[in-house]
Amino acid sequence: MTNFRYTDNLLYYNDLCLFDIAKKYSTPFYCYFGNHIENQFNAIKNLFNFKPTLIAYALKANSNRSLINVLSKLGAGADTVSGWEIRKALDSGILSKNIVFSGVGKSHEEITYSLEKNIKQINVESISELRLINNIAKNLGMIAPISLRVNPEIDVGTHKNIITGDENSKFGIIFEEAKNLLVSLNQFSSLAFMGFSIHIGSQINSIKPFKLAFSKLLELVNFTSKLGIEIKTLDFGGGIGISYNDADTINIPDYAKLIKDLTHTLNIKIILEPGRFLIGNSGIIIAKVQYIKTTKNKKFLILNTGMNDFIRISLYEAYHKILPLEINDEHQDYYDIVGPVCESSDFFAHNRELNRVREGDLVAILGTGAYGYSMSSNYNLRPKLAEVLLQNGKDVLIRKQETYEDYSQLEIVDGLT
Ligand SMILES: Cc1ncc(COP(=O)(O)O)c(C=O)c1O
Ligand SMILES: N[C@@H](CCCC[NH3+])C(=O)O
Repeated sequence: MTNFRYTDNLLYYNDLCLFDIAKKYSTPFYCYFGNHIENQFNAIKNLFNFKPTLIAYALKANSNRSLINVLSKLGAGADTVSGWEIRKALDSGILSKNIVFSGVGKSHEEITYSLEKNIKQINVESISELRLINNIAKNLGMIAPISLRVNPEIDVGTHKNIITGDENSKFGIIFEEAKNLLVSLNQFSSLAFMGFSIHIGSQINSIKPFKLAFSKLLELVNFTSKLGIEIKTLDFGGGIGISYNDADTINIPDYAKLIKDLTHTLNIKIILEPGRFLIGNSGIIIAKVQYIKTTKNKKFLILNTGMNDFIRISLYEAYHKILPLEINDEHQDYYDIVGPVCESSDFFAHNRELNRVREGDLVAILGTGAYGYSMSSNYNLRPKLAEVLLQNGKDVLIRKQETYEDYSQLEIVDGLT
């Protein structure tokens, strides 16, 4: 966030003039900062030097292959939630031994695929899933490495739509059930128990819920040790919040220390599954002010990007900074910043104070690197956006904008004749 500044009225990201970059591509487009992704990764890596640690990037945050490549080159693994994500991770240079597979609805095919690819572990989310994995592994003549994803049933304190570790959550196995499973683990002859995983939610801005959840997890670890069952991995999930608005968020050294203190007596490998932390503030959308429309109560900036390109604001009432790429007017004004999609929830900000802009001006929507492109859609038949990567002072197109032909080609028009 702090990397943005104005010089001579033009918006810069470090030394890169975004106005110059924008002139090279047609708007709207996603623009990512590769060096920021690297810095975020290294910030975690350097703090987790006290134990072997796998940083498994949560692919769902953004699965562009060039971005995954940035991380795989640094040794990142992947946290995946579908067979296709496993495939994408492998295609992007992530080693199968560094891939974990989470998710509540893994299919027979996906489990088979993950076993055939020899991934590190499947994070199991229910007893039915555990049975299915055992059966599939038996038929394949394999031993499936599994971790139990447990739900600590705590108050997580993030937006209600992105909580995954409270008592109403569909994710994970509650502790009582996990304990029962551990007692009867030897009935699953084709499973190798690796340990536990936990992921309590996303965009968590306080260390407190992590403290609570991880301490509870340690109780389960002690219970397991007393049964004489060895624990090889503890997967602490993702969820580290980032600052979208310059407010304080989690201090990463504190987060690392929490895990260090809790695990110092254990002989385990740590797994982390950050998504947003690595990539959220590494991306922006550059868009054009298509129209300015004044009504009785409001002044609307109608952008040429909408909720189909970036849905976080409509979905979670999320706050994202919006900055003009060029300041033409020192005066401020208040705008409702909206998109062209036919939904009233298609907005980026209400009553946002901004330097006065004109039709045709360009703006940057910040903090859109995570859960941006990966959650976009073709609603209103709008094509998905192009993506550009800026790294080491260069810019490169890493995905073309979709065309009408791209999304029409799968339709079968003569199906009923
Ligand atoms: C199992 C799992 N791991 C990791 C993540 C990544 O979360 P975040 O982007 O908040 O780090 C998610 C998403 O919430 C998830 O469901
Ligand atoms: N998609 C959400 C986070 C959920 C992550 C997946 N469990 C967001 O944009 O904040």
